[in-house]
Amino acid sequence: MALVGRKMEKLETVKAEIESTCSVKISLHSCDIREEDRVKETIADILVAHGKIDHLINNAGGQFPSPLNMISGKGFETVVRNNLTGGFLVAREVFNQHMMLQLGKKDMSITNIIADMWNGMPGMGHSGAARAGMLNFSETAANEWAPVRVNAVAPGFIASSGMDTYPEPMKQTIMQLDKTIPLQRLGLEAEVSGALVFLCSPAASFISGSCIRIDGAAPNARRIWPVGTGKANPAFNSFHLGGVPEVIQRRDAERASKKGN
Ligand SMILES: CCCCCCC/C=C/C(=O)SCCNC(=O)CCNC(=O)[C@H](O)C(C)(C)COP(=O)(O)OP(=O)(O)OC[C@H]1O[C@@H](n2cnc3c(N)ncnc32)[C@H](O)[C@@H]1OP(=O)(O)O
Ligand SMILES: NC(=O)C1=CN([C@@H]2O[C@H](COP(=O)(O)OP(=O)(O)OC[C@H]3O[C@@H](n4cnc5c(N)ncnc54)[C@H](OP(=O)(O)O)[C@@H]3O)[C@@H](O)[C@H]2O)C=CC1
Repeated sequence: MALVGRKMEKLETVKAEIESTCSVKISLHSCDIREEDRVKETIADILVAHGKIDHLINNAGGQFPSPLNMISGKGFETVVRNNLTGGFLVAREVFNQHMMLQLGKKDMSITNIIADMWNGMPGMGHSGAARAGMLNFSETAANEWAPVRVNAVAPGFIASSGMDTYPEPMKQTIMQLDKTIPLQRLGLEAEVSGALVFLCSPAASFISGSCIRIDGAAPNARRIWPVGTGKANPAFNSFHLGGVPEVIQRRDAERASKKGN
């Protein structure tokens, strides 16, 4: 397993967590996916360390919240590079440096993480545009790079540590998000990982060019119908080392205190 991100200390933490659970060879690589030369070197380093890349999860991404009219050209470009160009560069290098030479010999896949950007992504329009682009890139690559399977996974609102990176006004919105979702709760990181493991497995060997939504039916909510019944289904919480984001702990504490009053 090769873990890639900009900050080595984050990667060290994840490595230690994985090693506390199972025995697997793990290499760590500091790389900003927006830097083309660094991406080329990183993929080459991974191939030296492991000799192959059977499955790529293109997960790196993120954005800053802003209404469209306040985003500068540089800011828009930064987010597009983080969520579209960077993922393309990584996928292209994995394909060119390894997968292209192994076509037909084994099952290989690329999965691109996008987002719930259907019908637009208000407050994060730069990211919505980039994620929509990533979906279209995945569809093209599924054709051009077959039999490598190329798919997208579109998480909706997932209770991840990433949520704690947002400023206070956005946190206020995050604390109300569960009410806008038919399943009446946020998703868990393990529920995204479940789909990723499936897509990397032989059970998904005829799935390519697809997008799996993991969003509790959020985009299906309609103004003419109440959202959900007030009841949530049980979550698949298989990450025993996973934590609850601070913003969600705060939400639950505030609700408990309101109930108590
Ligand atoms: C409605 C509720 C929705 C809830 C959220 C649910 C959906 C999504 C969830 C997630 O995605 S979770 C993941 C969360 N984590 C992140 O998003 C963090 C990732 N962010 C970053 O890595 C960085 O902020 C960045 C977006 C990649 C930018 O980093 P970088 O260091 O390359 O850029 P800077 O040099 O700081 O800035 C470049 C340029 O970009 C503009 N800009 C950057 N930050 C802001 C900001 N906060 N506000 C406005 N503009 C910003 C700006 O133009 C910068 O240029 P300069 O002005 O600094 O010259
Ligand atoms: N949580 C949610 O509700 C949703 C999340 N998503 C997307 O799912 C993915 C995972 O999200 P989540 O775990 O919540 O977010 P996090 O912010 O916790 O994780 C994002 C990861 O991407 C890495 N990363 C970001 N930019 C770069 C870059 N330029 N180069 C290399 N690595 C980078 C970060 O590491 P480092 O900082 O060390 O580089 C970090 O490990 C992201 O793409 C996110 O936007 C989509 C929809 C909803």
